[in-house]
Amino acid sequence: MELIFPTVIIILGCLALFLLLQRKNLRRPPCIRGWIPWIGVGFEFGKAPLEFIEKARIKYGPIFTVFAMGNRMTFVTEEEGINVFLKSKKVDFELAVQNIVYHTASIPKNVFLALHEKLYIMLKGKMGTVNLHQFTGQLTEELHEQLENLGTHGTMDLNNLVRHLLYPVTVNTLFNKSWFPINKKKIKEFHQYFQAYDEDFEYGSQLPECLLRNWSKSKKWFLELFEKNIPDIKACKSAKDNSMTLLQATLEIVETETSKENSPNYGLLLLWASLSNAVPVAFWTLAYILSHPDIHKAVMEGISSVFGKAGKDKIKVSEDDLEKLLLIKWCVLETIRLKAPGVITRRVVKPVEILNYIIPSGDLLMLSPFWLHRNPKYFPEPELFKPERWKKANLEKHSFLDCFVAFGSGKFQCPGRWFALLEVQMCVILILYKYDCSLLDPLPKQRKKNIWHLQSIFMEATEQDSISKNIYIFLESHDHEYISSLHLVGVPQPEGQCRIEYKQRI
Ligand code: HEM
Repeated sequence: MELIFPTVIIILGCLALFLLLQRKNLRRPPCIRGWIPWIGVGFEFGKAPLEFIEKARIKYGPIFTVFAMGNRMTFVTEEEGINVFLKSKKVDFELAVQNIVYHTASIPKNVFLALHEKLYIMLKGKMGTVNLHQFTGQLTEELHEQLENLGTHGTMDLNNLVRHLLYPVTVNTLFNKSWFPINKKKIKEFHQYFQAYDEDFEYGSQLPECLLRNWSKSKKWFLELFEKNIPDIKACKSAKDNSMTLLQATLEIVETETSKENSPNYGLLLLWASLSNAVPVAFWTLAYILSHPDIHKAVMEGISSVFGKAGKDKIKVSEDDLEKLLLIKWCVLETIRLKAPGVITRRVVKPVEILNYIIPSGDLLMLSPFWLHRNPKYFPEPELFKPERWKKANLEKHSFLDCFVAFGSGKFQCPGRWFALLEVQMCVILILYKYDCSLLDPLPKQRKKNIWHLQSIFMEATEQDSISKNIYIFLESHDHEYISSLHLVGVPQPEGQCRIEYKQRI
């Protein structure tokens, strides 16, 4: 009898708690959580995140939560949710990305939070539309210099060609002239390490570094490279007007506000931000233009009308010239629409109401530019490459089409967007002015991560710990599901090779 009374109390207490939680959960969006504690649906989601999001939207509606690897990620796919994502003060960019920055560049969270706003304002100013003209001269010169290396004709993988042009062009322009290696072996190393770092950036932002040996090696290689070169980078100011490059201005803020120790880490972060999206966008833009004969023809007519017949001259491309070549700008923007990042993210800092649901603080609010740009409500015939849809955008006033969010939005929208657009336009113009180009392969699909890749990461680590071993066994048992996983972070790379044949125009 003495035992029955406390037992009843406990049962009633649990019931009340259960009902309370149920009530609270009733107002939360549907949650896909799986049955494995902490991991949740991590494996299913990690295998094919973009497909997972789209299937979940079809099954659960415009807002749903995915529980994976200890994180609650609430996806918004329609107006009301998108507006909250873009405008609400109850969601925060810095708190959403501080973990990613910590894992990928080893920048302590307190340092990131202390410096972020100041750095952002500087980057936005230096690469803003008012200052963009300062880059046109150097970008043209650097592109001409790199194009010389291509000779008079050849056949090459287009992605490789674009990387060989834009890695040095971007680094010499934004970091420091002559920082990029000139020795063949060192250039090769730079390419290999950058691609390894970029390729697994997404895993690197989530998994412990000890599981990602190759990725970790690339990260260390760049940190050491920056550490060695930073004194030279700082010392070498512009001879013309003593102005600072983007990296120099970044280092000045980092070293004044914190310590020199953090400089290589910010160098690495800036390097990744400046190359990881703009370079594949240049590849896709050229590939789209060359695989659409009518658009290719119109682009070539435009180039000839502005620069005349091609010759050996090193033409200068001014901002006025770019205004006259609107079709090329539309092609770049249309490419970015189709190859937009898989997700952008914010942290919910105060409970927020969307479509009668309450999203609790602590959730990551997620928006997929990739899927939003494929919604026919906002972009009719979304799968088609239609540069002319950009006619409607007020580009003179620097605004994009409604619902175009490839550069993020709100207070911390990508500060490099105008520079990226400029660089890609100039790259396309100069290649097509100098060479007659044609693709020898069809337009490639975007690269898929596959389960084998994830599996190989864990296979490497199985000797080290038992958790990895279990994950490896799990992945092995799912090896028949050779499922694609379109990139979540950033612009996707092409799958396989896509060769271009080029011949100097005369
Ligand atoms: C087409 C090329 C590019 C795309 C699609 C792109 C896209 C993005 C996106 C989606 C974000 C996150 C914004 C948000 O969540 O609201 C971002 C941030 C950022 N981007 Fe870009 N980006 C591109 C090129 C560049 C370039 C060339 C730079 C040059 C340095 C750059 C520098 C940055 C930086 C520093 C941030 C972080 C801003 C912050 O911490 O507040 N991006 N970019």
